[in-house]
Amino acid sequence: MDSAVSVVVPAVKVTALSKTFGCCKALDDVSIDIRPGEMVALIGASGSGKSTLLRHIAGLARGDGDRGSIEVDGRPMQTLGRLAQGVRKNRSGIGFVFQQFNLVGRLPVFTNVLTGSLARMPLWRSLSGFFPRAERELAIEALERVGILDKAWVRASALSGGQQQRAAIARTLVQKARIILADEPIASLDPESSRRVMEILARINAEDGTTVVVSLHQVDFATRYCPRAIALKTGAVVYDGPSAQLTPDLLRNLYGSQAEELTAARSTAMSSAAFITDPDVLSAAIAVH
Ligand SMILES: Nc1ncnc2c1ncn2[C@@H]1O[C@H](COP(=O)(O)OP(=O)(O)OP(=O)(O)O)[C@@H](O)[C@H]1O
Repeated sequence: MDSAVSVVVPAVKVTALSKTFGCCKALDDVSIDIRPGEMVALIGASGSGKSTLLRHIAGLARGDGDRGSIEVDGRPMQTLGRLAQGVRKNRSGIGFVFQQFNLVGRLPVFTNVLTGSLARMPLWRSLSGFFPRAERELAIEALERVGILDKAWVRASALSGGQQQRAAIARTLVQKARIILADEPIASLDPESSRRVMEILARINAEDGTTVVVSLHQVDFATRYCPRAIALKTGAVVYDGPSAQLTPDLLRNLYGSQAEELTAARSTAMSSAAFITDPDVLSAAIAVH
């Protein structure tokens, strides 16, 4: 036996995490380990706990206090319902992609993408609104990678839903996120835009080794782009393994009568946008121009 076997620190380690809202358990004793560089789909019916789990991993919500912990890159995010010291700093390595993009609609795409660097900057610098040349170059590079460099100076609100989502992903590149948590990033996109967004996430995962955890309603996208799937049902993990081995029985158990519909590409195309109004982010971003 090789005594020099190196121990891989999980990118995400969730141990015995539960979350109760009033009378209902949104998360029920969840334990998962995600290795660095994995691309994992989080699947399950509406209300099964996918968003709640992602928000906990990102340090945006606290679990029940009796047991449970979360570590990201080996650093504690929360233990027994308390956020760890330094959670803000740890959060800077986590890029969060939302279903509704969370861009500042009246600002140019470039500025929105540039705000990704705020997470890495000391507070004084972010308030000064000064973005060094290197950060601007990074933003240009990120826009090029997601294929919307030609939209750099267009107002974010003028982009299609798919383009806005690509801008949101570019922002995580500027953030230099080691982990991307994407919460239903394609739920409001048409099939072609969904495919492009998933391909971009898969490319970032493959080329940069970025760990990607993406919650998805569409099982066919999960199996196509994510080698591993974790399935939640009423807050509990009911499957954790290769997405290629998700069986029709399991999918029926997860989604009931919706199962077949969710494995076929959806045809509904709609896009909408919700915008952040955080005054600090806004003023810093506005000051660039
Ligand atoms: N802030 C909250 N207050 C009360 N209950 C909540 C809150 N957030 C989530 N829940 C409940 O927790 C459960 C899990 O919700 P969650 O949004 O995580 O599910 P989901 O799998 O992401 O659903 P969807 O696919 O519809 O987004 C649901 O029963 C939901 O109603």
